[in-house]
Amino acid sequence: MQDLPNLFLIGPMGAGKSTIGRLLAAELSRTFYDSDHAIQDRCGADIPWIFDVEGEPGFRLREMQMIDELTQLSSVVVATGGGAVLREDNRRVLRERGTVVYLMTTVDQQLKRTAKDRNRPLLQCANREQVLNDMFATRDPLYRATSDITVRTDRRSPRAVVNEILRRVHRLTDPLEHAVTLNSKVSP
Ligand SMILES: Nc1ncnc2c1ncn2[C@@H]1O[C@H](COP(=O)(O)OP(=O)(O)O)[C@@H](O)[C@H]1O
Ligand SMILES: O=C(O)C1=C[C@@H](OP(=O)(O)O)[C@@H](O)[C@H](O)C1
Ligand SMILES: [Mg+2]
Repeated sequence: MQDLPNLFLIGPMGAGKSTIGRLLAAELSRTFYDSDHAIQDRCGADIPWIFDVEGEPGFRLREMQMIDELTQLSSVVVATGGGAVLREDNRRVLRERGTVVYLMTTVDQQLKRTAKDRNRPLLQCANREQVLNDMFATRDPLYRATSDITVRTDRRSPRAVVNEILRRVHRLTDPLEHAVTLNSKVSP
């Protein structure tokens, strides 16, 4: 079986990128990076502080630099932040440097999964549902244009999502092997 390429997770807030990325990397014995955590570590400050002090443009600049760095590594799993696809530079390096997995979920699930969270500055408002719907309208076409595969994460445990990603990525990267496996199952 050939080596898998870098795996990059994209998708909206609460889709499970950070949770699933960690599990996926452990399953593959790979190093895991979460771009938000890496930004926080480098900056010595958390995401809300960066948004407060530098605004969203300041955060996006740091995010672009971090995604450029992380995507240059080899054999890694990287979870991005939900807004990473807003910049063409990010979309390009993600597409060119690995296999991109779009983790998708419903706005209902996003609301539940982020309800108690105080670390997502863009959701610290009264109209969270409207904000998430607007983001979906803007970002879903970008997630689709950037990704190689799409995997739904609602009504599935993180473990089941990891298995589905691995199945789909193997099929994508090694269609011949997949065909042989299938054939061997049906041959006498
Ligand atoms: N498949 C899933 N089913 C149920 N809850 C999940 C699932 N994936 C993630 N979660 C939960 O949703 C919340 C947000 O997940 P997170 O990984 O931080 O999402 P993201 O990084 O995409 O914003 C966490 O509390 C996590 O435990
Ligand atoms: O969607 C966004 O614009 C953001 C998503 C967050 O990451 P998660 O998608 O991991 O929550 C984080 O990067 C920041 O709060 C902005
Ligand atoms: Mg995350």
